[in-house]
Amino acid sequence: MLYFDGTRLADLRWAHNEHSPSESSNKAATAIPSKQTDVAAGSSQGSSGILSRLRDTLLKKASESANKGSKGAETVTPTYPDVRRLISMASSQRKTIIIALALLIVSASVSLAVPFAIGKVIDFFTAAFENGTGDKPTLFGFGFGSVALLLTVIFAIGAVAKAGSNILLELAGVRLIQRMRTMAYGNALKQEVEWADRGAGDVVSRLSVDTNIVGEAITSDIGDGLRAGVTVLFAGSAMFLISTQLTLLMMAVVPPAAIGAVFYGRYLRDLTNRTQEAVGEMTRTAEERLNGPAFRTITAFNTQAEESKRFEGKVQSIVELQTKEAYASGFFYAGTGFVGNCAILTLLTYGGSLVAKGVITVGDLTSLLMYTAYLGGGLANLTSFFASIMRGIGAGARVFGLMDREPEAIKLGQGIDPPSQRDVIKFENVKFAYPSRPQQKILNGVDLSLRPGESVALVGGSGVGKSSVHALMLRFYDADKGTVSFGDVDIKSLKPEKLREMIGVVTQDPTLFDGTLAENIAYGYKGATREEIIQAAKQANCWEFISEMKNGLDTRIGARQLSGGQRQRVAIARALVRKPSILLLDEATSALDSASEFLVNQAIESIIRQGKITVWIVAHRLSTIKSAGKILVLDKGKIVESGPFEELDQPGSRFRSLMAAQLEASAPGAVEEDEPSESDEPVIDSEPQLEEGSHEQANSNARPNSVRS
Ligand SMILES: Nc1ncnc2c1ncn2[C@@H]1O[C@H](COP(=O)(O)OP(=O)(O)OP(=O)(O)O)[C@@H](O)[C@H]1O
Repeated sequence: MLYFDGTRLADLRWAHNEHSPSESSNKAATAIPSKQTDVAAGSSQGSSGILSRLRDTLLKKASESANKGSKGAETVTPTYPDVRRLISMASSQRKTIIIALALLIVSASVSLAVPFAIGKVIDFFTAAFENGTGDKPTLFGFGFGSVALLLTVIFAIGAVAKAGSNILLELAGVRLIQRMRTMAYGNALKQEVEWADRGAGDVVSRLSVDTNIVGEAITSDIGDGLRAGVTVLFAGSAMFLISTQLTLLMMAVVPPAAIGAVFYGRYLRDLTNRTQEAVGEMTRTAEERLNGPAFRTITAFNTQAEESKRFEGKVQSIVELQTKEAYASGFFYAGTGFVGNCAILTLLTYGGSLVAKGVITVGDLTSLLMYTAYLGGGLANLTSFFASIMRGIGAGARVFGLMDREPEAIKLGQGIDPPSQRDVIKFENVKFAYPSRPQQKILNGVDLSLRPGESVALVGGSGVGKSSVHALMLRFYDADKGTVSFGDVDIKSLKPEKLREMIGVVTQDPTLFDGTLAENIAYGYKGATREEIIQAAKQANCWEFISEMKNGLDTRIGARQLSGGQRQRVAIARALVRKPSILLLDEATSALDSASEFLVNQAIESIIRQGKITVWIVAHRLSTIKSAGKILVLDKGKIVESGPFEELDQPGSRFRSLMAAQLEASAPGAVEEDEPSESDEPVIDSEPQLEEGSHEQANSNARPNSVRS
């Protein structure tokens, strides 16, 4: 579709031109107004005043539309340096683009010669008809056969040039898009964790939609713009040359239609933008609901009908907007078409009288009509070109914002290597609040110390900050006050990636990627040998089930094609294969059934017994906690108790109150049958799906961890 100030103009045509001066390039993703430059000939936007006004509005609109759909994400305003950046981006494909543009000028020139040639051919046949004497008329001194042959050769050259320019521009665009995507994705992965927490959804749209828009803007759109410019210049000059009188008459009719087009165009553009937003809403809902865990929640809670209704609501709002758009565009295009046809009629009437007086020939009038169509199409395409370029600048600002973003806090590659692989870990008066919720103090003066090879269990109520302690150790965040040190070196002065290399992490709901079991175990440890992978699998107690599978380690697994216990053990193998100095287990057993828990605990205990790795466990289960040499109790942001199990398991201790139910259940004489079995328990997702806005409620419902022995 052709867009005027962001609005569809496909039907803003007074006459149809077979030799479109501009080609269709509808590649932008859905929900973004795409652009087809199939000629809208003879349209009425021909005024440079309108164009300059449009440019200003569009720069503003480019910023607005660029920031659309970036709910909750960083907003980016396009600036002129972004334009320079666009140009420098395109310069990597300089050669291809220059050749393509040269070919484009050749093909446009050939197309523009068509009306002239047609006019001459008509005059030739008119002369032959009027003559009727058998004298052979000539065209430029040649016989018709020779001229026809020459024209065929010229048209063939035009076709080859057109194919060449289209292919080269398309290729340059594809390469640019690929380059931008790779660079932006690479930089996105280097950002701090907090940034991803805030805006990952927006990043995806920058990588997919915005890169597409930018790639198009600096290749096909530039091509279309150049073609339109050449068309306007050439067709305008040709018209004046053929008949100044008729051309001036034509120019008088254009402005009123152009004004109407501007108003209707704006209305349609607003509708299009609102439709885009509504489509974005619908897509977000579908994406959110159709992912694995959400889909399971919907199925388990039988909410398919409700979900369908919710989706229907989103679809309905799109239908309402599109209905308005259908009416508006219907009347708009019919109106402009009517005005256009009247203008053509005027031109024909006056032009016909000039032909009758012998001022111009029939061929001249035909050429003039065709050039009028070309000129209109060229002007419409120029406005569309400005709109696309402005949209490209807006999208470019968002892509470059992602490509150039420096992590606010923790930067990879900065700092020194850890002086040793095994050393004491210390937290000294550590205070911490999440940057997104600075008023909610999570840690309020944590002091602790872990010797190399020591095993520690961190316990505390739900939401007290246990995982946050691990997050600080991994340098996902930096402490607000106090220091976290490794071997007396503040971890802030270590290279984050080197620190993380020493740490193996297992979370409650580990992420496995689509790939083989071997690839999943070796993830993040380049060059792991088959033996190392098998060794880690054995250590993590998962070798048995892997070896029972038909393809063993080469079995392909999706994100959720293993049981919870199997996933957990594969994750432990993944953490162990890199031979870490520190193993962080974050509630690695809390979602498991007794049999899996037993296997995972066995694996953990054997790692602890070997004493080679510092094992730091965040756990709820007594069985896991007991395996640690030391227990730390976190409460109200501080370590309130610390010591071995026997020392803390005393009447009145915070530890005992936290573990009361589990301690009772495990006490001698506790009735075995009372223990909750897997089948007695209600189904609880390991990763519950919270409705938007329900997080706070979920947090306020936080209570000390429920106990399961
Ligand atoms: N990325 C985050 N941004 C803002 N607040 C967060 C973030 N992650 C956790 N919190 C909040 O920080 C507090 C501590 O969370 P944390 O996950 O460390 O608790 P926890 O002790 O591990 O809880 P649980 O035992 O339930 O897993 C909670 O109130 C939680 O809502």
